[in-house]
Amino acid sequence: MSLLLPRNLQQYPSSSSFPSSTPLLSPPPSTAFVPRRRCLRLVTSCVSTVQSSVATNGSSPAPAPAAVVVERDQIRLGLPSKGRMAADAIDLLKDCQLFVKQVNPRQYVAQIPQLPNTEVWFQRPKDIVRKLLSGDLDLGIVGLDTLSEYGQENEDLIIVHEALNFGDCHLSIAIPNYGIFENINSLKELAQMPQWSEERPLRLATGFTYLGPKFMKENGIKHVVFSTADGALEAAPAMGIADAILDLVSSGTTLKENNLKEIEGGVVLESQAALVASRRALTERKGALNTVHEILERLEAHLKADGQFTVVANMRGNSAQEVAERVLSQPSLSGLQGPTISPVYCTQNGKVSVDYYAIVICVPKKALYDSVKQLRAVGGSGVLVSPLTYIFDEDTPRWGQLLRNLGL
Ligand SMILES: Nc1ncnc2c1ncn2[C@@H]1O[C@H](COP(=O)(O)OP(=O)(O)OP(=O)(O)O)[C@@H](O)[C@H]1O
Ligand SMILES: O=P(O)(O)OC[C@H]1O[C@H](OP(=O)(O)OP(=O)(O)O)[C@H](O)[C@@H]1O
Ligand SMILES: [Mg+2]
Repeated sequence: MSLLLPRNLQQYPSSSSFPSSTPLLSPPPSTAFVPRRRCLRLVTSCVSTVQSSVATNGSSPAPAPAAVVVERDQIRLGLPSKGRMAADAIDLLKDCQLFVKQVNPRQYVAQIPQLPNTEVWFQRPKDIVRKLLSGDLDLGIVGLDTLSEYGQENEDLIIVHEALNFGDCHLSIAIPNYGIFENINSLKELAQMPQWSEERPLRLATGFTYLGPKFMKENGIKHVVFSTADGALEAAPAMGIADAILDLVSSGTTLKENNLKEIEGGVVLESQAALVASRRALTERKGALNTVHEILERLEAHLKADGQFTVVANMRGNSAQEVAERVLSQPSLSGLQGPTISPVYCTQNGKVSVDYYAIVICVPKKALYDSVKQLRAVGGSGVLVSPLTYIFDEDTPRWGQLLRNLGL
């Protein structure tokens, strides 16, 4: 086990709050009254203090430098233990022929038989980031939002693959679509509302207590105070607890159902699942680099193939060259490197001849119907479409990037 406990496992957020019964846009509560039971925790007192609050008051204090690499035989991969990322992470690995063998859903360790030197540990997403920093995990799959919030740009964290194609969402500011906010549609307009002052700052509820204050500070927004809660933040404005929220959005349904709207310039980050590694583990732990190479190769090959179909068609022609010219005259038929064209041998009156050629191309899923129309336009017939499982390129671009990033 790691010898050093990261600072973010040792600290807890400060707790003081405005009363939860504060009506929307009423004068600020007296600081003399602090209720004993609170549903929101106050994160900062106002934006003039944002900088210090980021370092001292948030529930995501600055992470400690990575702990020493403690010797162990197994490479550890952290996967989300529950929530919306858990099943998708396992499914993605399965699609890459990496089968996570978890005997029981309450068992937090599992094996991947294809990677005998690797153990899977199921953890909450934020704990995956914390444990990468503490050296208790070597690799992990988490959302970029969680990585940014809990990793806080720590140089030990390396994004190996930034787009695993699930867990898409964005972190965004939302305000009520009624009352004094009815005609407010941008961050600039929100910041310039006359209602906010040092005495009565904009009250923003968020679980992102590192990214929230940082974003507001970077956008020069003064007079804002942060509070935090563990879920259902969208209720805070209607309950009079906050004026606005900063939370994850994917379909937008939760905002709509709670009469909230996003604003121009209010997106803090775009997120999806990513494969993350500890720099220290990759450079110092035996076998870690090989494991990440294999996982990355499989992921890249699968994800590249995932967006494509294989299309096979027959085409009458005098030669492969002539058929190729016809195919390449169409904008969507060039495939990955160019069409593969092979003769189709038929027998006629006991003689073997070539009247047709088979064309094989990869086509982006979105362009399928256009491609079929273009194939038909140049004489293609009998078009067969099948899904692709892998595209293994000569090299894996992200592998080169990773080696450069590690200085190898
Ligand atoms: N609509 C969405 N809302 C929230 N998270 C989403 C959404 N879409 C994708 N995600 C991803 O899923 C992750 C959240 O997963 P989940 O809600 O299970 O965990 P959590 O809320 O961070 O953890 P916990 O509930 O244990 O505190 C986010 O960090 C994000 O990367
Ligand atoms: O745009 P939508 O598709 O409506 O999704 C957004 C909602 O999903 C998340 O909550 P989650 O379901 O994780 O519950 P939580 O509030 O308990 O975290 C997030 O915090 C939003 O509330
Ligand atoms: Mg959640």
